[in-house]
Amino acid sequence: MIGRLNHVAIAVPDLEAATATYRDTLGAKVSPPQEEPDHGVTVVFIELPNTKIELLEPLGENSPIQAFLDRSPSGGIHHVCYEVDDIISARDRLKEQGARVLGNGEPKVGAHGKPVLFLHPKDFNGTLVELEQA
Ligand SMILES: CC[C@H](C(=O)O)C(=O)SCCNC(=O)CCNC(=O)[C@H](O)C(C)(C)COP(=O)(O)OP(=O)(O)OC[C@H]1O[C@@H](n2cnc3c(N)ncnc32)[C@H](O)[C@@H]1OP(=O)(O)O
Ligand SMILES: [Co+2]
Repeated sequence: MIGRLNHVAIAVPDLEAATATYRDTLGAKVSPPQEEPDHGVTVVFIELPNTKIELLEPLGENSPIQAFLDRSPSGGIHHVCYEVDDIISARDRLKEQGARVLGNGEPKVGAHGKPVLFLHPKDFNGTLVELEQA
């Protein structure tokens, strides 16, 4: 079912500062910030030869990553995103197997304009998993 690793996401308290670290200290090319109000985050992407790094900071009052940052104020690895060929059949299969699909179970459009879903970290070895339609 899962295919390519689309990105590894790092939640940060200050997106501008984290962008400067990746750009100036690690010499990375960082995309301009993208506000995603439907997801409660602002994101940037760092294109690597073999995958992407997503840096994300809370946007608005009810960001789903605020509690994570309250627990880890300097930030940390937040989720991994795998690509799937068919996100609906992947979702249905996962639900049949008892995995918890977060939200209302319907995909939302993610930062790449593709449908995405999230799976509860407790069902996947303490790791929040995002699925993105390839
Ligand atoms: C623009 C879209 C973009 C893209 O790539 O396209 C994105 O990636 S958007 C990313 C932001 N959106 C989301 O993360 C949506 C899914 N996440 C959620 O719904 C919540 O973050 C949730 C439910 C996973 C956790 O929320 P919260 O921390 O408020 O819940 P709890 O305090 O009840 O935590 C439950 C339990 O899980 C542990 N936890 C929480 N977050 C993570 C995490 N990122 N990785 C691993 N574990 C996590 C938390 O510590 C609790 O564990 P416990 O042992 O019970 O204390
Ligand atoms: Co993501």
